[in-house]
Amino acid sequence: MVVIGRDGGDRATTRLGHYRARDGSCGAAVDLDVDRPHVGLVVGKRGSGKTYTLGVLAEGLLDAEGVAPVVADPMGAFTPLDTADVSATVVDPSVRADALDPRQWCTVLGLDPEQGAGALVWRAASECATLDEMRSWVTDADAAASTGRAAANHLALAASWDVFDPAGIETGTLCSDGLTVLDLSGLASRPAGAVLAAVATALYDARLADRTSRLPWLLVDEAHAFTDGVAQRPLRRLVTRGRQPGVSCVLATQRPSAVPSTAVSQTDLLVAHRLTSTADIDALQAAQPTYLDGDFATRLPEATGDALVVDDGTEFVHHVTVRERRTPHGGETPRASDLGGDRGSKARVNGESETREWTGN
Ligand SMILES: Nc1ncnc2c1ncn2[C@@H]1O[C@H](COP(=O)(O)OP(=O)(O)OP(=O)(O)O)[C@@H](O)[C@H]1O
Repeated sequence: MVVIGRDGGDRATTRLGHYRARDGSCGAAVDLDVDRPHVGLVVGKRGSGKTYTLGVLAEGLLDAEGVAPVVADPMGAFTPLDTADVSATVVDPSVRADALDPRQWCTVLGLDPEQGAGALVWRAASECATLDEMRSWVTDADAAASTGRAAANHLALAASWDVFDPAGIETGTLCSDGLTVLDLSGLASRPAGAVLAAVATALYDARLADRTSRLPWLLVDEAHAFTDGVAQRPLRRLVTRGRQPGVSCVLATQRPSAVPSTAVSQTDLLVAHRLTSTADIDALQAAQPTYLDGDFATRLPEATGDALVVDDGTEFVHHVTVRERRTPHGGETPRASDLGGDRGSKARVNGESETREWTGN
């Protein structure tokens, strides 16, 4: 058995899959190190198996000791875990208003902190712990009426997102031994970014302040959705400095060219599924060390679930078929044919193709 992510030792690992031989047959088992913190990047075009691979990793972390796995799930692909026979909790995400710092409040509301409404929101966020308090503070502030109105309108918008709550998700919940799934699927990009920013910060701070002995793993699906909003800085801090206090971060994206090159270059585990866009292949190649040579594009896999895994720790490249999941995968793209039996559907009868017309009866 080969362990990706470390050079020797017999500490905690999880099964990633098997080597893929040139003829497509299954080779030796391949495990991933889950003992030490890592920065991972899972890339691939649509339907190539990224979310599935993230699910395989989440299953492995559920079995590992001493870790606290959290998944940011913008597509609801992990919500079926709620009813699976595993220790996973799907949470409707809510965070405390003071989990965002004043700068993040201005970013998430699209305000310039140096001027007018932005400066007022900055001060409100510095003074208050809850969104209600911020709104009252702005109402009572000694500011020009138009500035006060603009700030109040922006905070009313934030309140309408319904993600800020004084009883927001606790660090203790995030750092439990079970899998915490943040179901971001009903949220627009700004509130989803606010939740992810708060969670990424909470995990980092919890380790820095010794508030948890577990090592958190933050898995972010559809990570390109978060690379230019309020979550950008907290995620960048995790990928650049998270390993030191013991926080792992794994980003999955179909658009590696949209992920900042610092994130790609900090990756110590790159899992590359099928990719066809030249921009995406170039982005990976530009940020990866020399052992990712000019053949990179030709070495990428073709089949769903197959991956080229680049291990920066050992400087090895592995051709892997990711194992099948034990828990349900919710990332399947719906097909019109799933609506079998509905109007206009075609059925094959005695070898003939018959169109059932919708008659309204
Ligand atoms: N390792 C695997 N073993 C078996 N089936 C797999 C594997 N990986 C992916 N699949 C199948 O391929 C489908 C697509 O995978 P997945 O949802 O992970 O794609 P994706 O790359 O995340 O797509 P998108 O970008 O649209 O989110 C899955 O629903 C599953 O049926």
